[in-house]
Amino acid sequence: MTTTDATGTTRKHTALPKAQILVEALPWLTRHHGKTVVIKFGGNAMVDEELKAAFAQDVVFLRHAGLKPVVVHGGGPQISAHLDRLGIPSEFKAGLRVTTPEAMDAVRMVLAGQVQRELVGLLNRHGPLAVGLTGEDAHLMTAVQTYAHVDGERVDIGRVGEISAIDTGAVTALLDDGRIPVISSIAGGADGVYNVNADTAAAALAAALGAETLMVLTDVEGLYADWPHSDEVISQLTAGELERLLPELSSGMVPKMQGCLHAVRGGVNTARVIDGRVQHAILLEIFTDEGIGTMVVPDPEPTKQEDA
Ligand SMILES: Nc1ncnc2c1ncn2[C@@H]1O[C@H](COP(=O)(O)OP(=O)(O)O)[C@@H](O)[C@H]1O
Ligand SMILES: CC(=O)N[C@@H](CCC(=O)OP(=O)(O)O)C(=O)O
Repeated sequence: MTTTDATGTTRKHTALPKAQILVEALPWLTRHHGKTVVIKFGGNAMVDEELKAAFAQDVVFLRHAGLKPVVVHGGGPQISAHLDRLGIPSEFKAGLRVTTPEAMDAVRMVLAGQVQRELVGLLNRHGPLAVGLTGEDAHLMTAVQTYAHVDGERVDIGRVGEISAIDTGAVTALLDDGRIPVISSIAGGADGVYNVNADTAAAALAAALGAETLMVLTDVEGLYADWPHSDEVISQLTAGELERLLPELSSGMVPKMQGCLHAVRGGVNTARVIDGRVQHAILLEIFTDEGIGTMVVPDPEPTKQEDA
């Protein structure tokens, strides 16, 4: 098509790049409309002010595009920095913090009183949307003590919990009201509060909510095939393939990938680990044809022949 303006200049119109981006998003908007997306924001992806602001924009964008985003946040580096100021050393076993009762107080204070407040504030710059909760609120997450498994041995790591029950009532009420729940990864237990790894909490919540997607933002491009020797990212793997890989994984990737497996086996369509250092990583992942990072998908249905 051509147009001629008042000066007699004729211009030929081609599809504008900006319009193309919007058009590319259309099938994804249709596919994800009304679906719940649980987004885990890791403490390592939270270090840069611009990134945090872009994260908030993305989450609010999802909400206005008709999705139901739920944020579960970590804050490992922020907890470690606070413990350091108190003169308490940080120690991890199999990716989990050794949590003394004294450290537990600090975990609760930093996650619920500092990190969560900051995220809620960033989201609410865009409107009255975000409401902060911890797993202790309205029995959202209940935990029992868990242990680390190091070289086949069970190690006591203090007040670290694994989730034993989830009551999604408070979260679904907020979602139905158009709000964005922002959840700190601590849980109530029969004998007090527990420190729950944020990846574990996000995955359990995604499964309990029947979410379509679990999206884990971190500080690497995705799951590296042969870390730390290579930076080749595994772009997609099935739950079964991940299960076979799990014993080889180390440090923070252990709870992250265990969580992805738990979510997909629990009915979540896809669990993705993406690079939170990339601005607008969430929008790129949800609304463009080129996914980034690592995607875990359910095992393929067995064929009739395999059934027999
Ligand atoms: N196979 C792997 N692929 C990618 N990262 C790995 C792998 N194994 C261990 N890691 C480590 O896991 C870290 C991510 O976990 P973690 O530090 O707990 O992040 P977050 O704060 O986002 O939860 C990476 O920065 C990397 O050092
Ligand atoms: C048991 C356990 O390890 N809990 C974590 C909770 C925070 C978290 O998971 O933060 P990231 O997502 O930033 O790693 C911790 O104390 O560091």
